[in-house]
Amino acid sequence: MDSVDKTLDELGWRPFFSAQMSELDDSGSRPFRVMAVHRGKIVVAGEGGPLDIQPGFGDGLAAEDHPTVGDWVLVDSATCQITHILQRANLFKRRAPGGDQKTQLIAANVDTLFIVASCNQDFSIPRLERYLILARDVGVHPVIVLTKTDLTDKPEAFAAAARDLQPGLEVESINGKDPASAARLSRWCGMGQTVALVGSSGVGKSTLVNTLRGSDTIATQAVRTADDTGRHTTTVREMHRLDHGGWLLDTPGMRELQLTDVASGLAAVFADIVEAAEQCRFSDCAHNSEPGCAVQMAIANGVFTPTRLDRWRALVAEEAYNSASPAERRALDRLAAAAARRK
Ligand SMILES: Nc1nc2c(ncn2[C@@H]2O[C@H](COP(=O)(O)OP(=O)(O)OP(=O)(O)O)[C@@H](O)[C@H]2O)c(=O)[nH]1
Ligand SMILES: [Zn+2]
Repeated sequence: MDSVDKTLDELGWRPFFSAQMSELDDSGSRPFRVMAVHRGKIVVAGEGGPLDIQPGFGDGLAAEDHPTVGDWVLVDSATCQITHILQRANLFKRRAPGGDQKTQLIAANVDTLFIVASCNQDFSIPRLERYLILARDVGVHPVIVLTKTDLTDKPEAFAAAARDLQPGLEVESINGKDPASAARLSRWCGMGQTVALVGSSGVGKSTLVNTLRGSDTIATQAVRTADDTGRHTTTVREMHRLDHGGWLLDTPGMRELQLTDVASGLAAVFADIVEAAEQCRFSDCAHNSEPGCAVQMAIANGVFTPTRLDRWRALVAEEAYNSASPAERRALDRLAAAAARRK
């Protein structure tokens, strides 16, 4: 791992974190950043070099009170134990696979989320939209990265479609195999900046990571073991140093995040529809053919398309399902089965 002796600034230290130090009044402790979480140890980096810390902080507390990769923690200089986790700028988490709905922390304090998609038949607006919802929900700055521009004559058409997703959305088109082209992303990868990436299989995430890491390519695909869903995932969770001085947080789970508990992200990405729906005459309007439906009115006025409304409905249903308890899910399953029988 690449956490040799680094200054706090190089590691991503910000006023947001230093301001918390004065409040905590813990003069015996110093800040370190969590670089890797292994089963038996947590590796942190800070002034004075990397340290290995025994896990155990947060035992008995809620999942969110455990340290995760990207966290800033205070470490007691005498005992070498974590004394605090500083409040996070943002946090990626998910429900663990399986029925018990336990929360798993994935990554903290990410500055930029690269949402990766390729300029070919795999390009899908609904898929990009899902990742965008996630980014807005977590409160991380999203950048759409379109790869494989070298394989199309019309890269601009893909970029235009992506830019249409939300006003002001940043979109960069690159050939992920070409360092000169991938350098378009360097302004988010500079000293002290932390990036993470999401995108479906085959879009070029590993290729891009290797290009951004330059000489320091991914340590031969880490160790692969089957997780409890039977799929293969890498077991290391760590921060990788990027050529331009930033950090890449590439953890298992980051790549296959589901839409769970993302109601605020959904509302942010579909603000146009949500705002229209608030103007409907009936508060329980289904936006079909009810009188006074402001959503149908907005469609008639060209504010958004019927397809966009359909996508929003599907995502709202999916998020409700993923966020439901097992009992609520069974009820939703029964409703869906009954609806299918009526068709
Ligand atoms: N021509 C071209 N090929 C690319 C580009 N980016 C990736 N590829 C190729 O696309 C294939 C898939 O790339 P990966 O980097 O493995 O994709 P991934 O997103 O990491 O896929 P998973 O590991 O399944 O999640 C590889 O054969 C890459 O060489 C690009 O910008 N241009
Ligand atoms: Zn309506």
